[in-house]
Amino acid sequence: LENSVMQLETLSESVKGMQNEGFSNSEIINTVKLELSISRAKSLIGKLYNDEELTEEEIAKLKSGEVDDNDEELESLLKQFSIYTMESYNNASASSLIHGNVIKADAEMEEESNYEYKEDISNIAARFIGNNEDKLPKPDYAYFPYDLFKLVKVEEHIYKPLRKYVKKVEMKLKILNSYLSDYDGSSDLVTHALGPSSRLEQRAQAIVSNPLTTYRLIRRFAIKLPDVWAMIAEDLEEELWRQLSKIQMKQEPPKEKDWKDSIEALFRIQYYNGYKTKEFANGDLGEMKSNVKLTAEQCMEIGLRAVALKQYDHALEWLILAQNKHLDAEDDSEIDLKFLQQSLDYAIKEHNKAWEGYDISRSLPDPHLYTKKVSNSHDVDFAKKNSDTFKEYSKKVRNKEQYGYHTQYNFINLCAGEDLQTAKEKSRLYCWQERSKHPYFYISPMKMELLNEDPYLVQVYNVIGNSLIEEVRNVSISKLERSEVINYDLPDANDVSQVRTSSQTWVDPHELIQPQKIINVMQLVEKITGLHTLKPQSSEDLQVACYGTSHHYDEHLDAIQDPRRTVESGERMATFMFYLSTVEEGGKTAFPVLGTAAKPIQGSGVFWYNIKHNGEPDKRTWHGGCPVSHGIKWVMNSWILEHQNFLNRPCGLHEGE
Ligand SMILES: O=C(O)CCC(=O)C(=O)O
Ligand SMILES: [Fe+2]
Repeated sequence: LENSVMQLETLSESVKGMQNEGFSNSEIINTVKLELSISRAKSLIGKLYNDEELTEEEIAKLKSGEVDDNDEELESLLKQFSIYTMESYNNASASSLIHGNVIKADAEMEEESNYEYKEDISNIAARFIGNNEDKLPKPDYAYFPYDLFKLVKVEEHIYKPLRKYVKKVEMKLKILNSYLSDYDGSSDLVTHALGPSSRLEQRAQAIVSNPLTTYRLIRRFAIKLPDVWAMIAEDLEEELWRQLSKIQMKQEPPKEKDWKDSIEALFRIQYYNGYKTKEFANGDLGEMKSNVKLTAEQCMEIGLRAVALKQYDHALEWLILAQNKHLDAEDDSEIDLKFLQQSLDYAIKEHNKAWEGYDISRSLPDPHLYTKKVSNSHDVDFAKKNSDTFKEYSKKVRNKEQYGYHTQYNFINLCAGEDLQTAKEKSRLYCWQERSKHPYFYISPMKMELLNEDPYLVQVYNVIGNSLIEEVRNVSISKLERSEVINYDLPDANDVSQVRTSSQTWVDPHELIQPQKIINVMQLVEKITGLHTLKPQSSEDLQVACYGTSHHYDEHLDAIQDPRRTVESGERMATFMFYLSTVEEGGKTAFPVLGTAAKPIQGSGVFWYNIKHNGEPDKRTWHGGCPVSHGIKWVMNSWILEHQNFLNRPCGLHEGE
């Protein structure tokens, strides 16, 4: 027995060796058969039976013929290896397939496994296109960046077998072509010599009379065709399906709607950040050069989507870009040029129609129209967009006492990186190390930056540490829900809306492993602001929000302004908003009336009062979150409430203050 085990181990060693070389199971099995030869494998089993030290029971079995030294037994031995090697089956090198002998299929085994996988094919496919019967959770890809993480992981497993399959198909083609082109080559010569209308008999005569064509004829049968037969017999698709069937899809895959949303996300980012189409499509996200380039085909697809959405500036620019990219030698994507031209003509016509029909008495000019009619791509290159004029407008109209529609221009311009504060306003801003507000700060001063003097707006750095941030984010991820905005008509019903596309949740410190840490941070906030946050009813639960790319929060006031909701604890007197991540591009918190924006820097927080000294909402604190261009933005809001804090903030000297 020991001897047999040793030999089995040797066998298993060589199987492992082949596995490491990247051979597939069927290749390994066939090689084992060929190289060790069936008779040697049989003798292994034979030895097992003939060994003197076999137990009585085994001998009895042997005698009764229950275990027979036949091919079936050998098969099962080999199959054990196939189970053994199944797990780490990967990357069979295509060149190994050239040795036609190795891949000669074992008819019996193929049949058996064919049966298994064919049963599942429709199921497997359905799983990847989201039509299968087991109901998988349906994620909202447009709103939950962490659902996209799962897609990235699944795709990793889809890509590998497909890439391997393609390699093998290419190898298959190579072998088929190698045979076919040799045939074509010699038959061309014969046709050339005999003329195109020669009969088969004549051609045969010609081929056989020439030693070179004879050599080639024989060679094709002896050397080339065996490889061809082996290639045809090997069912590459079966192997592919088997690999794919192992992939677990834990959520429904994206559908057409998600794809459309992902294009709209591009438009939103582009619009808010003022990104030029050409640079954007070559990977530039503001200062961040991501190097991700879109193809002509993709630009065309995006342009067509813009036509459907009547965003004519985007439509024209993306379609023209598709045309230009198509001329680029590097771009080998497939596009229908005629259809592209027709779409462009159509978009120009529709733009001009919309331009003519636009009601200019409306307060906001359509940002997706040009200031003039356009007739070709040259015009588009030089035309000014309505949205370009927002910039000038924004600088002219900024008036601190007003809020309303014009703040939309300011908001967009602030998101796009404009600085709208006047030189006078800026001259009064500074950074400092806060040492005086509490004795604690003598030891550890706070880094502060004044963003606006009146109303007071300040950013505090290093107020919350990385390990706590990580814990808060981890606890929140699984609880995130689409953010809602307050519905003022129905005080108990909030709405999911396009105003706020982030997702959010509420965090109770006791959900954390170290609740004390967050209490310490809130004590720090109390010291900085001089307001209570930890006493009952002195602040709301902490609200955590997460923004994926393109997600934003339109301008709003944090003040609730609804006596039915504020009767008990008062208005949201102040906001302390922590940034739980640094955002590489976009995602600023913009204050359009103040003309400034705070940049999300992990660990910092922004503080302002939402109400005036007299208790009325301070509409100058109108603010919103700009769409994220690159990164994932996390914030945590602490809304500090009025009734527990009114003694901490003195009244003003004037009525409206
Ligand atoms: O995300 C931002 O920058 C602003 C968030 C905000 O204003 C809010 O949650 O009330
Ligand atoms: Fe807010």
